[in-house]
Amino acid sequence: MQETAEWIAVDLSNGCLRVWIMGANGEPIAQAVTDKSAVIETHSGFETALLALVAPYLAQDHRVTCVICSGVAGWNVPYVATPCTPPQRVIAASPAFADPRIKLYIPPALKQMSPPDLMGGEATTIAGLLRSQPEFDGVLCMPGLHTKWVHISAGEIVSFQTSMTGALFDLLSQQSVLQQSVAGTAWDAQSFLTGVGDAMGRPQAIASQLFGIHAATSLLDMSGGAARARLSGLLIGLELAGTRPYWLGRHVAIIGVGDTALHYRTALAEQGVQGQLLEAPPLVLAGLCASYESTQNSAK
Ligand SMILES: O=C(O)C(=O)C[C@@H](O)[C@H](O)CO
Repeated sequence: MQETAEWIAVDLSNGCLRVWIMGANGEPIAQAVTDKSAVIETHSGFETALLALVAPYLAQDHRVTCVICSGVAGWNVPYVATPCTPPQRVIAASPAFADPRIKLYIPPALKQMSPPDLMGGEATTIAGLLRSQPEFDGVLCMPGLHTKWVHISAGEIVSFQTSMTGALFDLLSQQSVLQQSVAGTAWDAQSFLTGVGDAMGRPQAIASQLFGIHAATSLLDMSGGAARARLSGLLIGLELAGTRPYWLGRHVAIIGVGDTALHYRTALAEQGVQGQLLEAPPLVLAGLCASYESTQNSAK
């Protein structure tokens, strides 16, 4: 017989919905990820996608607690100001989940007033990191649609800076003249490094360097792999040019998944910074567990 969830951990980051079905012993009994076609950016789309993943594990006679690390557009999530420890105390998500079998909780988001910046679910990942490494002192690079650079000291998020690098890559590769140039999944490592160096050397020329990819594809037979890698390299190089105070001479941990995290490590290594790679999902789960414990403690 299918086991019922004790509670459900929900990660909604970078356009992807991942759930861990947690058993009574505090360990996951199952996990699942939505496929890319699911619409999760709206409240109703998110509800449909979440139910599709968790429905078999819901109880019929009581509400199952779901703890989610970041919200959907239109949710009413309060902000906590930095510097602060990553918030673990969660609140009931608003608007509430329509299905009566689920009670959804979310931690507050973070705000930095000067310069103005916002952080959502990454704070839960940071809580997870500090659970296993409470002494961590340094900088986190968290690649994504909105890459975060976060200064951590004495268990606190001291300051952070967001760069829309992943979002720019998606927009340019899907909705610009570069779409044809970068099609496919091939990758040319040298073109990536050259792109990083060109953007860092002349960040003011980025708009021209980007069009140059289209021109080189048309005139010089630049391959799709070289074009794709150069686009990524230019954008990551531009980001590194703008975040120098965060990484120069610092202990940097890169928290991410897959190739993107590796590309950041490669780009940083070229600048003489050996970034430590950490897998994001276990840290997100650890942070969600800390949030769930806070719901249990406040219920006592
Ligand atoms: O709270 C908001 O409004 C954000 O935009 C936060 C966002 O940057 C996430 O931290 C990562 O996508």
